[in-house]
Amino acid sequence: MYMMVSGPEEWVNPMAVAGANQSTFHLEATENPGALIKDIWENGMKVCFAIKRGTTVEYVAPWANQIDMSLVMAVEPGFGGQKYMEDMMPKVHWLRTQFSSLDIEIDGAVDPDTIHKCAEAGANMVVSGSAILRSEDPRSVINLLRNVCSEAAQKRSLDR
Ligand SMILES: O=C(CO)[C@@H](O)[C@H](O)COP(=O)(O)O
Repeated sequence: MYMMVSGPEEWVNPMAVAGANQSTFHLEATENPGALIKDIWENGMKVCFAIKRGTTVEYVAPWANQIDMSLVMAVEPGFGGQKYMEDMMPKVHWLRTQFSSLDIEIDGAVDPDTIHKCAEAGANMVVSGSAILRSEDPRSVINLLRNVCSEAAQKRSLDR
């Protein structure tokens, strides 16, 4: 569950009770990331920290070895159909070079035209809304996005 909320602490247990197996919260929204991580773990869920455009990616570093995934927003949180922010890709690349086994997700304007940039930067997971929902062949879009990410991940593992 990706929760774009302030005060994420109050949502951890309700998400677990509702059946979520992973909690994604914005790092900017908590005063105590360490306590939030512990609470999510104690509720039996994986942990993902999301960062917005204005947050430096180094802010994730102290927690990166304690979380399961980091989400780099390629749009401002809020709604679909926004313009892709290519200048967020260096954040993804930095995370991939520093934390090779971390799941790194990109959310925002991911489509057949932007997926290669996302994958080359180091993302192994993506969120896509408009590109799929507006397509006459959603399955082919999903397969393309998945295949591009998988091929990039395989190339990275061969290059190590
Ligand atoms: O809603 C958000 C941003 O907060 C994301 O889920 C994406 O914006 C999905 O929509 P597209 O950008 O792929 O249209």
